[in-house]
Amino acid sequence: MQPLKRLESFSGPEGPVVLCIMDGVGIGKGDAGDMVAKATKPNLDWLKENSLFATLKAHGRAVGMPDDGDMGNSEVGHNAIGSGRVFDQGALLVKNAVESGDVFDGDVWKDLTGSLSADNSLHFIGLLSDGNVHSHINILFALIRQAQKQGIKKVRVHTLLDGRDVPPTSALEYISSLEAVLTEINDLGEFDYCIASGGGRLYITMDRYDADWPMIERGWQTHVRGEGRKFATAKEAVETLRAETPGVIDQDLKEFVIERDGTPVGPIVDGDSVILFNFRGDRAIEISKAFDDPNLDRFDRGPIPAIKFAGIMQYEAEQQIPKSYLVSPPAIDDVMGEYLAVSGVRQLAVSETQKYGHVTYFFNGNRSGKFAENLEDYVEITSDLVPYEQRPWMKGAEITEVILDSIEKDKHDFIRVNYPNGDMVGHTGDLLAVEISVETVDLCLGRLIEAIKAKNGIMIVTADHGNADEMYEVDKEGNLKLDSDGNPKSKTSHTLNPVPCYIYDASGKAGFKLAELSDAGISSLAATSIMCLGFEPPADYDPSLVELK
Ligand SMILES: O=C(O)[C@@H](CO)OP(=O)(O)O
Ligand SMILES: [Mn+2]
Ligand SMILES: [Mn+2]
Repeated sequence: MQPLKRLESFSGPEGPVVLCIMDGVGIGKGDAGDMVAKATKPNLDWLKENSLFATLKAHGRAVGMPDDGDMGNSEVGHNAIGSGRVFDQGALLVKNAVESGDVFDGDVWKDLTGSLSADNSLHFIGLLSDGNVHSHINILFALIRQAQKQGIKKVRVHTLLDGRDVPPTSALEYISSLEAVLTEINDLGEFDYCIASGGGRLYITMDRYDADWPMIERGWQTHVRGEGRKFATAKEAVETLRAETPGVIDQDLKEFVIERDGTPVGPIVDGDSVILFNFRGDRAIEISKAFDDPNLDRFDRGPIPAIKFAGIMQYEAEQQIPKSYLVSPPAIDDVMGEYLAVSGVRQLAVSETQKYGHVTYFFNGNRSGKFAENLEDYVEITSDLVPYEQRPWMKGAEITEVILDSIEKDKHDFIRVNYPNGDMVGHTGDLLAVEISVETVDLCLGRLIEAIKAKNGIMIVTADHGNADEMYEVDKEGNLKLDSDGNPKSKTSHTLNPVPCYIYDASGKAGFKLAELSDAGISSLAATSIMCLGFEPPADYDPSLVELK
């Protein structure tokens, strides 16, 4: 890779360029559920008056999702921001591979299904919804139907309940569609297909960034050992757990194990095969390691069954997690961080645990390491392990102080930061907490603006997708959906809304104006950041939002 060329008329600001990603802070409709509009945010208001302002697409095809009905998410969002281009993402690659049948012609599928004895099971573990962020239920159905076609006698499904990419208490809808498929197959007479275990995605199995390994341990005990609270059906489990904890949402439901005649129906045992059908990496890496890494010492796995394990996708290429996979991930190359590293730009990436991998691993095209040890600092502030509606400020102040220190001491030329608040609190569905989360981010931005002013830097403030901007479910006409008591239904998922982009040049010396782009997406943020640093963007990057006057 060649270093970037300098722009002729602008060689970068005196101070640093700071790219602030306000996770989950989109532009809503200003309605009752728009907590971004509702929040008191003097600093974002000030930026609106004093910056170049653009509105960016952050969902659907603009971030490599199958279609424009798909909301954005952090993986595809940070991939697009960091790589400056749009790659077809896991959701689409897996859909295509399954629909074309390519996935079933591959060696891995053949190996996992071909070697099963009649007593052994094919297990599927994954997020049971059509959210299309980590998984899609239709993919699970296609895998199950193919297993049946191949005459596999026993299938066991380990269902992670969502409520985070889909409505908060929708689990039974997905369970009943799955049960319908399983019953249809069992009715043929020679098959034994059933749900074996499950639990909320925020309680078992789907931890990320090493935040909470006990979640993985609980998932392991539930899926592999069949240890956990026993029920006759998944429906009974969900109904009982909900009745015991009024107000609980699906992502937080405790574990359950399905039993028949007093015995768990589907522990994972020697000779079985296991497929993790989530395509997104962050929350699939730890459980993959539990199956795949003989040296893992994060918890005591007990005797490890001799099984074949594969992910539907490879989640981390360099470390080969997992070793076997069904579909190759998008090949995201030549990302901005690498260009800046070869161009001698000193970089800082900072966030707290929950989003640390977003500004490093996702931002660098799903790679965990640095490009240049001597030029890059990656800082992780440890997240609190609490329900975030109880602490909507999260680690905003601590993150901000890392950046202020860098700016003050002139440590870095390019700083990228993710403020998780709008998103992590948005997923709880607690409106007051969400409002406070947005206000927290605004407060932090206020401190950054002062530092940027003092050093004549440039600040780009944007988001990876919406969340806090739409906290009530709306129908296609934009009317609020109401529950049986006539109250608006809370919404915990991301949104289809665009996101803002404020470009604030403290000294005004860059001499930028907005480029005339129609339909720009967040993939334009890489070229924009590169120009703000005084370089020409790579020719194949999506166009910069600014041009020289
Ligand atoms: O929490 C997550 O895993 C997703 C939602 O499924 O959110 P984000 O894409 O913002 O990380
Ligand atoms: Mn996000
Ligand atoms: Mn999110």
